[in-house]
Amino acid sequence: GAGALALTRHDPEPVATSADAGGAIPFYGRRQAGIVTPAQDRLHFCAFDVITDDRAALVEMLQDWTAAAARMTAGRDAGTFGAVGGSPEAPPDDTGEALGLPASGLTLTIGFGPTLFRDARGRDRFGIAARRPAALADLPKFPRDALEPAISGGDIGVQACAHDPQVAVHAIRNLARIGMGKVSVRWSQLGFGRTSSTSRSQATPRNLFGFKDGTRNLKAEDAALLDEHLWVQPGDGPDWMTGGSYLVTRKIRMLIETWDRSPLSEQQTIIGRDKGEGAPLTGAREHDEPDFAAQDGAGLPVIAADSHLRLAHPDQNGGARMLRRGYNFVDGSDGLGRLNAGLFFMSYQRDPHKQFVPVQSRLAKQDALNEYIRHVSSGLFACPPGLPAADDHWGRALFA
Ligand SMILES: C=CC1=C(C)c2cc3[nH]c(cc4nc(cc5[nH]c(cc1n2)c(C)c5CCC(=O)O)C(CCC(=O)O)=C4C)c(C)c3C=C
Ligand SMILES: [Fe+2]
Repeated sequence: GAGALALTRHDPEPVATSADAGGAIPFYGRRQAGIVTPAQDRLHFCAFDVITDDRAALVEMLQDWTAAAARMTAGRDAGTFGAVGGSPEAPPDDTGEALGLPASGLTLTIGFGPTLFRDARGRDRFGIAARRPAALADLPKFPRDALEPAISGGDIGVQACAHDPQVAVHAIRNLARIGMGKVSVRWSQLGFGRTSSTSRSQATPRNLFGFKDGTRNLKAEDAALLDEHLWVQPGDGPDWMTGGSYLVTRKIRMLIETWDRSPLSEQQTIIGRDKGEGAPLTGAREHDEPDFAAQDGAGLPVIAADSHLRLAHPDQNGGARMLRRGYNFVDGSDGLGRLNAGLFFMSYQRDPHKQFVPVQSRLAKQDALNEYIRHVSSGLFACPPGLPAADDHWGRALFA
């Protein structure tokens, strides 16, 4: 709560960093933490289905979640009695596996999926269908999509990021426990190794193909670009989303063994950057601007027409940009001797239909990388602005 009181609408963007990997990131503020917060090392993302039709019960659960989230992000137990301080006759109000662990930079970011507003059977269960933003319209089906319904969609999404996986898992587990009878876990995903930098204070990490990823990401320090591309602006849609952002999740299986058998030069041609430095193939340093007009001796473009870099670049997509915040995943192996591994892609943007959709449409049709990847899950969530004060709660403006 102390952080809440310190942050007002006049505060600058919360480029909150924990002093060390154990530190706490303020839960309350103008924006939800976990979007421009420098990406932590670990992820547990969970999509919930709401299993009650009772609006008041759902709102009450969101209040309970908010209180627990504020406590856990401060490094405290989920409930007031804690894992071991309550009655021995009652289940503890915290599950205990984070006892003794610091806050670990935990952030909890909530988003509401299209099906919360109108379910698959067309029902407006909670009387909020008219409050659904146009930007939350379902994503189109893209060529090559191999989406599995059981691990796609969801009424509510919660992104837990932390520097300690036990802390992120503990947070989701306790929200699921608190929500019992009102929500059920639809699907969840663990991630390790961030694949993006969201702040200039961070070095660019690498994805499982071994390439630097996140070089040309939106960064927390670029306030004007964030207003243009990340944060929902007044007049964009319903007021309850002003100051928020839309999250797209895509679980992308990467065909690691096939990639590992392809020559270095081919890998670099596919991405459009060199593997060591991460420089565009027309440059020498990571942050050099790519020169898409440059040709080699044979008159061919140095950055290939079907390279990921060229196709995803804002110049090819009407200036569209997004804040990528994905994680590597390895879900063991697939029984056929291959790693079940890839990228849990997450992007935040002001309007997914003007940003993610055009970029992914182009990539799905032409990207040379497609031979090595499969999109197996998809999610879309409207993430409201932050809670400015401790008497506010998740969903209050939506359900007002
Ligand atoms: C629809 C959006 C995107 C998907 C899906 C996606 C998948 C994906 N990307 C990589 C690896 C890299 N991507 C890089 C850059 C990059 N990718 C996207 C969008 C999607 N990627 C954008 C918008 C950009 C930035 C383009 C630009 O502004 O220049 C890079 C290069 C480094 C970087 O700039 O971040 C790599 C490497 C994989 C492996 C993947 C699917 C598994
Ligand atoms: Fe990419």
